[in-house]
Amino acid sequence: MSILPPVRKDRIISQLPQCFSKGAALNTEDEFHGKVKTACQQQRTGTVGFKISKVIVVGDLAVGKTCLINRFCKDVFDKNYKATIGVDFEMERFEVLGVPFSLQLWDTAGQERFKCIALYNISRSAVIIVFDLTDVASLEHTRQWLEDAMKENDPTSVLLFLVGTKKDLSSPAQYTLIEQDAIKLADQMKAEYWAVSALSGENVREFFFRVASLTFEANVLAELEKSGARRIGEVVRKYIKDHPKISICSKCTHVQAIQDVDEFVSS
Ligand SMILES: Nc1nc2c(ncn2[C@@H]2O[C@H](COP(=O)(O)OP(=O)(O)OP(=O)(O)O)[C@@H](O)[C@H]2O)c(=O)[nH]1
Ligand SMILES: [Mg+2]
Repeated sequence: MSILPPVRKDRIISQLPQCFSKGAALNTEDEFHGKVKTACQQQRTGTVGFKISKVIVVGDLAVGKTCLINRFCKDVFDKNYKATIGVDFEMERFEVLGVPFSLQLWDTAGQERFKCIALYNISRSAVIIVFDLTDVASLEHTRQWLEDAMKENDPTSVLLFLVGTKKDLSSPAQYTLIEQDAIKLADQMKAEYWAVSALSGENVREFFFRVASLTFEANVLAELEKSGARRIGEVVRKYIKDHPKISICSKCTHVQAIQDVDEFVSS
């Protein structure tokens, strides 16, 4: 018996949400990867449906990290600033292509003294680096956030997003100016760029749907690769077991003798 309530109707994803700007996108495909769609149809997504993927939200003090998460998870906005101490967590459950998928959102503190908590063990997660669209310095500081985040983590295992907040506060002219720099920077970082407003809610849902979808896709592809490697392992083991010139130690199952290596390699 499942103890979890069903996934909310407004957390069901059946199409790949599109990127915000083609100038800085993690992918510009119209649809989910074919292999991912097939795996979901055939219910071959392994452990993905039981996993909780981590999403770490970092960035300077008061850029709007907590408000962004609260707008999406609770559909509220608080204009009073209360600094986050350490780290807070929110869970969001989705259903992507019919498969349950959970994100754990880490709302970290922008204060320098909490930086080590924010960036602890983030490999294999999505990282959202937030800046304030009305504060150029906060955009510049995102380079440092990235550098610190990648010091102890493998950059190839991390999906990166660069998000400008408080879009409602910037004039169109001011926005255009900062957007050019943000897209350039996101492209250099290999991050996907988004601009949002927690106050009005503009792009907030679209953004988190995109994060959930790309994280899901990466997880399914990793799972398929793992099961592919397992299958190759099985074929090799069977080949060795059946080969007349190779004997296997009965105790430890290691190959004991290959009588003709050249033939083994070429056959
Ligand atoms: N107008 C406007 N104000 C915002 C928006 N997002 C956040 N704010 C305001 O900015 C201030 C800081 O927001 P927080 O979300 O608490 O910032 P934070 O990044 O979590 O800050 P730390 O927890 O200290 O790192 C608050 O007063 C919010 O009301 C937005 O989209 N529009
Ligand atoms: Mg906060």
